[in-house]
Amino acid sequence: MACRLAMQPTVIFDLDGTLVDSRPDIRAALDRLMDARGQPPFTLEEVTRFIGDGVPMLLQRAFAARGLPADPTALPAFLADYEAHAAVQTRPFPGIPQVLDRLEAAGWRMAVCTNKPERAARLLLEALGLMERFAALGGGDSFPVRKPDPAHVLATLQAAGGDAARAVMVGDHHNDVASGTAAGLPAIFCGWGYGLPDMAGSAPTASRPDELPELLDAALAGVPFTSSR
Ligand SMILES: O=C(O)COP(=O)(O)O
Ligand SMILES: [Mg+2]
Repeated sequence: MACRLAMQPTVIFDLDGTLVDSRPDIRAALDRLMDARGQPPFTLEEVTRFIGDGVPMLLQRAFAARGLPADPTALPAFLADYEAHAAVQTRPFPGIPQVLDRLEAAGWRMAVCTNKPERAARLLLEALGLMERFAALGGGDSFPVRKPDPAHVLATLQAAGGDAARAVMVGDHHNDVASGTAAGLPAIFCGWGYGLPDMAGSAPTASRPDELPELLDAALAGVPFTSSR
């Protein structure tokens, strides 16, 4: 058994825009923050463009969009509100729970590497009943660096007990493709997420979650994926 475990492949998932559609609750917390400053709400499209580089950058982009100066009280206020409401409307993308079942049954070790702060990510995954599926959670503040730094991916992989020679990064943002590739892992881009299609770069794109098992097997084998669907 020890031999099989040593050979177990690992899939490292991004969270926002990959496993879950978190935009409604991020938008709601952001709008409450803005409302407290007399500012109008954001559209879902605006919020989508703010997400991907962690909460400090989300707030920086939102404040810049409203012409507001930086406010050091905004980060703790946003996080306290968001952590309390992270799973009000946020749900896994359709097909994700089934794909996690399939990957688990196929012997994949699974981890999450997200730029969302670790506490908020853990609360969300626990509220959705998903946390126990993952061997590790590397949040945007878990390590000294975060995506696109490959050390975030590698530290998450190490925390999961995974092997870099048999691991694949899966995400919806160029930060995921860039960090995975720089870590020496194959990367798969998720076309259902928040990223624009050109963020895939040279990574194969999964257009639906149920394409992931086949793409992951191909990535491990070093085989380029050609979709006929
Ligand atoms: O918090 C963010 O900005 C994005 O988080 P993600 O890395 O899970 O997509
Ligand atoms: Mg993402």
